[in-house]
Amino acid sequence: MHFAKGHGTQNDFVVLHDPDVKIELLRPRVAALCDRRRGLGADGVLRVARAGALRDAGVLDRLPADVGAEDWFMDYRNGDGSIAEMCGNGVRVFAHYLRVAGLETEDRFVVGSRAGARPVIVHKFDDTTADVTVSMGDVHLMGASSTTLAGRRFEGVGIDVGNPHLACVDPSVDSASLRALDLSAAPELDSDFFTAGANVEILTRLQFGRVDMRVFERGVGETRSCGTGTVAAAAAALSYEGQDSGQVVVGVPGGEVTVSIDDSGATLRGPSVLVATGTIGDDWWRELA
Ligand SMILES: N[C@@H](CCC[C@H](N)C(=O)O)C(=O)O
Repeated sequence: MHFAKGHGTQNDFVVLHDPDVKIELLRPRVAALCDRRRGLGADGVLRVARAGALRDAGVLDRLPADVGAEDWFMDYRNGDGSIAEMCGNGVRVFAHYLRVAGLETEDRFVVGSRAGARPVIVHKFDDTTADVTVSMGDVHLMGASSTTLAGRRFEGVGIDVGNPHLACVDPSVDSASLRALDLSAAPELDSDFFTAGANVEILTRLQFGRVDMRVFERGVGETRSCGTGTVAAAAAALSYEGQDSGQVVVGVPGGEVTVSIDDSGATLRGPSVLVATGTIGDDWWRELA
């Protein structure tokens, strides 16, 4: 089985091109593949197929209303094998992979996700790097909630960007104290508010159009970046300042991205890096079932 490995601001993925949807992405297999000692190591897996093929194979019950059968579809799995609706960094890597593999010849096309269509613009790319903008759709602020993380309570706002987030702007946190937080243990969340769990972002207050953010991802743990999380962080940072639109550079441990939010929704612009290609052993994969 052929794979590619890539990352978007060091949020890393194994990419599996599976046009006929023959690969059984069983939870233990995905978890082993993403394990950094037992497997290749990654925060998640991106299966590349057409939306209609995934529906016909029963991976999707139905297509989101704005996704056509011929659209590409990012079948995203978290590192623990769970399915998530969307992955903002993953879409950039997915689009880059399609262009490098010659599967897509246009610079503007649609990537479907369980959260709906995510149109992309590939501004430039080569075999290794790309610069990609993703239309991230609507950003829904769901109201106040809080978490206990790193032994502290953080107040935040629930944000739905296709997947759930709790984005916590803490004016007492600066870049240095953010770096010092211990994010090794999972955050405690209000399970009545977040019935399906959530990704948690801790961020500095907006200053000169920039915030710094760290994230604990649902189904993964701390990652060096989370694209949907950067959109949630930008929305929370703007809202904290009484604004509902603007452009925010979001710094994460793995680099930085630019988020723009206005009445028509959010866009996320950032890099993609394709690191390697190779073959996964058939016997190893089969025995993980
Ligand atoms: N890293 C992703 C988000 C992946 C899904 C998330 N862990 C969830 O369960 O919602 C991103 O770049 O957006």
